[in-house]
Amino acid sequence: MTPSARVQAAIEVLDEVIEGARAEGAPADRLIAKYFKQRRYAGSKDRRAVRELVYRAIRHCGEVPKSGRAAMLSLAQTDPALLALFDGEGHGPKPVCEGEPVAESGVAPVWLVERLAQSGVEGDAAQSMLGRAPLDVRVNALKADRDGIDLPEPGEPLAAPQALRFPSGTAVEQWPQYRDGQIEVQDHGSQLACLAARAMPGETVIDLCAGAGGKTLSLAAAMQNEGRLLASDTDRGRLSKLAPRAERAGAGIIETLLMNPNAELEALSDHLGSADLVLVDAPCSGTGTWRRKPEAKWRLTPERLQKYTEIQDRLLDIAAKLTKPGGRIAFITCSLLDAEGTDRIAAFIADNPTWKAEQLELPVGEPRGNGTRLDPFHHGTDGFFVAILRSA
Ligand SMILES: C[S@@+](CC[C@H](N)C(=O)[O-])C[C@H]1O[C@@H](n2cnc3c(N)ncnc32)[C@H](O)[C@@H]1O
Repeated sequence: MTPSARVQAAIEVLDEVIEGARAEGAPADRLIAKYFKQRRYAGSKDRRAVRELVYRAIRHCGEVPKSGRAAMLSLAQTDPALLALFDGEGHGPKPVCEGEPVAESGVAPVWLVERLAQSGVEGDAAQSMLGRAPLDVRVNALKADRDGIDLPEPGEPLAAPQALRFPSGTAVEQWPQYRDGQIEVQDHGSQLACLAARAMPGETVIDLCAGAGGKTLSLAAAMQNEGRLLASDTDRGRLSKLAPRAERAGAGIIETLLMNPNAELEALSDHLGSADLVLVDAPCSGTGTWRRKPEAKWRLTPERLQKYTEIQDRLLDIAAKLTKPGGRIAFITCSLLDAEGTDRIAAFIADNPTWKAEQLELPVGEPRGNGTRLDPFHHGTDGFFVAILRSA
């Protein structure tokens, strides 16, 4: 592909990303993969270049652009070499017409920038939500130890006890230590959130929103494979990925439970009042993960945000019913919005005055209301809110 044909391809992918954001369709990485599946003539350099252009444009534009071309033109205003490729040659984009729409640059749609600012995230801190994430790994303490493990490349040790950082794109999945389950890919923030939960050997732990088990595996390691660890979720596809991962990691204490949405307590009826710890890694807007999925900023609307907060409240109520007296809930969202963090904890405590939020002792993070927050700018992690609640 010529450089200008790559620009046109990126414009076409962006059209689909914009449509996907409006209609809650597929995320950008899947749309890029689909685009190239239908264009086998594109080589790996073409794919890389188009992907890079797509993500640069998404990061660059604030409001949802009217079209892929408007998004790319906005990026081209900052890059004369890119603008020069709008030359109408071959398969390249048509030349720029006077007065044609150009998307606004910015971190995110205005309403969301305001909600972030109200949550104490603005300026460089907001901008760094759209930076590039490194690749963090957790050494699986069930099979290895950070000090003793011999990896093909040395990683940078981080504050979480088993965390190592590698440059973004390091192909750790090809390493024998990955295939043997000695290491797992897990963002440092996610590792710290699990650390805050302080799961212990012999405990009964429920990971209520386990998904594909990123945090479940971390909990199993903290529990040294002793105790009970129930991993539940309402998404069959995600939960089905957990068993092979657990097998690889040697995490034998994990049981999985698929629940019907809105009938979670029926599925969990045998576990009421049983848990020392319930981890609620709640579904959320994902504002803390924009480094990996920047198009998520275009998918969120005030109405969708409201829906997330409602389900977070409901999951906290369910978690309270599962916890034994004196037990605890670890509430986690990968969001920097107070609406999905400290506000949820405040609302829960207002309705459940026998529960108290505990101070977290984490090596990294900043207090935010009733919990602790991690963010890309100050802590180099994905954005997370974590709170620990204990019942009387
Ligand atoms: C943030 S993700 C969990 C990520 C996972 N804990 C990990 O570390 O990889 C939130 C999960 O909540 C699940 N979920 C959505 N609604 C739910 C519900 N009503 N009950 C339990 N899980 C739910 C989603 O399917 C999704 O897997």
